Amino acid sequence: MTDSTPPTPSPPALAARLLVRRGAFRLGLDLTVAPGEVVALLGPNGAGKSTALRALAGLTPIVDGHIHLDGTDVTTAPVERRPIGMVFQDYLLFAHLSALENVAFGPRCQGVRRREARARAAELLERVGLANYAAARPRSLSGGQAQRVALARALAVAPRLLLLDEPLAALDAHTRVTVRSELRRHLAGFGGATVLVTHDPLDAMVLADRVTVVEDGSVVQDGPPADIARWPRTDYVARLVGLNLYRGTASGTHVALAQAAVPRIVTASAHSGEVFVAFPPSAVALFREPPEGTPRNMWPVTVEGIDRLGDQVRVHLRGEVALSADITPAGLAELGADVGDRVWAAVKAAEVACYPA
Ligand SMILES: Nc1ncnc2c1ncn2[C@@H]1O[C@H](COP(=O)(O)OP(=O)(O)OP(=O)(O)O)[C@@H](O)[C@H]1O
Repeated sequence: MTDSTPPTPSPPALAARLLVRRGAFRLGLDLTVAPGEVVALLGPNGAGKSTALRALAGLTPIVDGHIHLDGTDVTTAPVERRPIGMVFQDYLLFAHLSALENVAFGPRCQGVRRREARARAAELLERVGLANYAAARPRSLSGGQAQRVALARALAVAPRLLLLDEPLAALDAHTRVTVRSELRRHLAGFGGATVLVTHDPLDAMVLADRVTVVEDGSVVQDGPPADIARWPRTDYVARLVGLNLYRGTASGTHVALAQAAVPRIVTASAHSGEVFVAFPPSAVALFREPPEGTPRNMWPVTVEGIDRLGDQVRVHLRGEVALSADITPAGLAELGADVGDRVWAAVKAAEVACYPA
């Protein structure tokens, strides 16, 4: 007889409900991370991301909730008894210890014999490409090297949960690119749960399997990076991923906007009910006079600001709708518009994404 019972999904490596108070600030967060999964907590300054990490590590008490790791309740376990590795923003390496001793420190605290702890540390340093720096003191390491020692130190305790607090924030832009892709590779080889905190959307998009957006102590959006980038649900996320975002009520291919006096936005596909509409600044064309021809979304707007953005120019516009347009410097010269001028902004219906709110 064949067993027709569907396979039981593997239990999450991390299942947590965190309720934390810090002064007037309140954090309420549900977090579930599968084995091998990397979740990025993305959010503006003060959103509560670091507070969430500290609560998971046991460094900040939770007033209610639970933390389960591989099915074991560690809610009240002391910091040193949690199977957790942590990389802090500024790494917090022990200045008086060598790179090897820094990495061996955790296993030693867990009672691993000195020789074995050092062997494990040497192996981890080799894995992060620092075999030749075992004897180096932290102050003689570059930012990228220190970051790798910090990662090796976090992995040395064989954690089931890896916590990374802004792991790339201390690095210069050039080093960041290399270290980011190395980190991605190391995280891919880690079998436990990883939670990383960042306010850089690129870190989140590159490093995470799933992005949890936190604003003002709550989750406002959660999903794969591509979905977050394509279908933002808050102004913060829309700005991060560079989309113009509006909320409104759809009826067929027309969406009446909630926050604007503008009659409607026309979309290519039909919808009904509460929706978001979003389009990239590159989809916005600007004209001095209303153009003839194809039916599209068109609004009179005032130029509020002009920024250089790579080889493009981003034009900030305000009017019945607020929006940004990316055009070429030549396009701007042709438009002949400056801050304070009135222009027409046009967006083709086919360029407007529409999705349920
Ligand atoms: N020790 C503290 N006492 C009281 N309030 C605190 C304390 N530490 C942080 N807070 C408050 O908790 C809130 C969340 O801070 P937290 O550092 O977790 O945010 P964050 O999302 O990590 O931001 P950042 O990116 O700036 O680190 C903030 O409003 C902050 O003012």
